[in-house]
Amino acid sequence: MSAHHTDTLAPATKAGDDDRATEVPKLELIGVGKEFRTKRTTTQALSGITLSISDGEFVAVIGRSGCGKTTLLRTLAGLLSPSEGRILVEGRPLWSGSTVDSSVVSQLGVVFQEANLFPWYSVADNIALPLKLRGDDKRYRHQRAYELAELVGLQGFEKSYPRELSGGMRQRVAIARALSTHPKLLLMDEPFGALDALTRERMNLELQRIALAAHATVVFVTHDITEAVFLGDRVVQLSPRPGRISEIRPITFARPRDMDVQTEPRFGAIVRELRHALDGEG
Ligand SMILES: Nc1ncnc2c1ncn2[C@@H]1O[C@H](COP(=O)(O)OP(=O)(O)OP(=O)(O)O)[C@@H](O)[C@H]1O
Repeated sequence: MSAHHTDTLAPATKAGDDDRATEVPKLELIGVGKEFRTKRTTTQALSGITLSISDGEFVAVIGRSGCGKTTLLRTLAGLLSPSEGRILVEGRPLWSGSTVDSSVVSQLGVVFQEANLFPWYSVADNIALPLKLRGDDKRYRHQRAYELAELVGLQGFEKSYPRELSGGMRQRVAIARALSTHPKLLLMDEPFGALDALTRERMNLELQRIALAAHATVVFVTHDITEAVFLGDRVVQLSPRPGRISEIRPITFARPRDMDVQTEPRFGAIVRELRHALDGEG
């Protein structure tokens, strides 16, 4: 997660501005739009999304239901082609027209609301699956799976099967699997949406720890404003129809944050302001 909290919308270009002037953003979106066309209707799900995310930054995306959060994440994940605009991962275009560059996609890690584990694979084999698919040898896969199981707090469960795990533990496996290839970018769509409130809090703490340890750059979609403010270096708010960025809020609480930060008046004020802004968007 970044030490600096820039809310620059465009890439830094001013020479001599500071170090960021020459730093290639980890992820850059330039005028990204997405239109869904069916025989009956056309939905402009996203419009003019411009955002630059730097190395190690944690960006939380919030917005009302239907404002395009999932569409944005799926577009970043290489699953949905944008109708307009450009997406660059470390300066390399993810899409050329409606064709995705699979070598760029292979540098992304994605976690959805459902862990989507293979029930007949052990925890270690689930974690190492992306490595198997790209042909890494068994010894490396084993070593990396055990290393990641430890990182996500699942040491001792490497040989267990998904059915033997709780929902929170399964999500940890999904996070470990997404990190297995050392992705440049971790994309998460409501990863804790199906968990109970206490487990979700614990997972927020864990995710912060994991992201710091892995120096991960993260785009994290959530409905939950408190979760977004707790986790984010910046909170990006989308407004609906079409989904546009309506606000980018830097969150500067020191890291690592613990749950007590949520009792700080400044934390409560930010959550209230963001909630108020979202309510105003009807
Ligand atoms: N495959 C699709 N075909 C047509 N329209 C779609 C498709 N996927 C999404 N949409 C439309 O695009 C808009 C944005 O949907 P999206 O799922 O991205 O919103 P969201 O913010 O993730 O919502 P939620 O918080 O409820 O999950 C909605 O109006 C939705 O109906």
